[in-house]
Amino acid sequence: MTTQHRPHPPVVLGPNLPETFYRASGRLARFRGVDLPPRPEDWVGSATPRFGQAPSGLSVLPDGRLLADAIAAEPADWLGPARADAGLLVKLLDAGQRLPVHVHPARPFTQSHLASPYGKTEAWIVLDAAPDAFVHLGFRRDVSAGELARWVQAQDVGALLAATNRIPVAAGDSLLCPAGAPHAIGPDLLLVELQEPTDFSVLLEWEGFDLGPRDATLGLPFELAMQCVDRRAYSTERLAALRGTATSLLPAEAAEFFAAERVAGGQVVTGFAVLVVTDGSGRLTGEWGELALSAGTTLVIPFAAGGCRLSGAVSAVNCRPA
Ligand SMILES: O=P(O)(O)OC[C@H]1O[C@@H](O)[C@@H](O)[C@@H](O)[C@@H]1O
Repeated sequence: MTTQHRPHPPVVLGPNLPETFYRASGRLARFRGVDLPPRPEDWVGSATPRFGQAPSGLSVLPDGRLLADAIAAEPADWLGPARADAGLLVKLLDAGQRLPVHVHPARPFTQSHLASPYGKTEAWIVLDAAPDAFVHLGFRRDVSAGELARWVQAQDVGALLAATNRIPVAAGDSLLCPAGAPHAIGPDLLLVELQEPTDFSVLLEWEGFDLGPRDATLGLPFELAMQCVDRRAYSTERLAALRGTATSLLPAEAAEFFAAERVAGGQVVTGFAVLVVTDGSGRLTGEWGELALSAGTTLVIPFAAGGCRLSGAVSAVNCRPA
């Protein structure tokens, strides 16, 4: 391959802002450094449509093709020889209000009831947050099926929230949200979010949002949908084990689903990945040529781009499938 022949350079992505039901805080536009419609989610390098609403959610490449179609046309060049699909969905999520308490199903449930090999375990890497920002994650105590059903049917959000762990978060924190765990993000924070490549949500809360009970259960009967909720207590130890550490951005439990690492000038990234530049500016260089990077830039890197070297005073989060 010569530097004139550029078959598979990384692709810089524009914002991909599907409509959704909650407010943005403005942090996404500030991070991107551009004026944006006031939407809270940017689906980055997405080959995953919104549930029941394709093509919404799917990333469009600068040449007008859907990333999903480009991957389908040249899977080995995009994904490498060992992968059949992208295996990952990355979002920038800018919560301007607290999201409703909801749950994403785990693989055994999606395989049995939603015809999908993937569930939706996800991870949150906090880029920016108000001083008092928080998330809710997991129940504080074991909750019975009857109790949960009563809270959801009565939309007793006070009881639901009171039964969950409220966790303060700050920029630099990262946290795994296992499929099954009831959770609510925000308000007033900006995340890089890694997820299994689906859009399956079971809503435990809808009141006050432009949503209703029909949006809550993925088209499944209520009792069945509630079975995807992990009603067991998330202890202090369990929550601590879901946090990133000084040496690893995500905890060990994430490895089955996806990987994320902080990278900086001087490091080389290889393989299919979604790169979110978080700080500074610099360059990305490979056999295909060179690209300028600055905070807020997002890219999808095909496997066939080969080793890509970051240079300059730049930091990024490199997101990869498992
Ligand atoms: O970050 P999570 O927990 O997936 O919450 C945000 C998600 O909310 C869900 O109910 C859906 O609308 C998804 O499309 C959205 O991305």
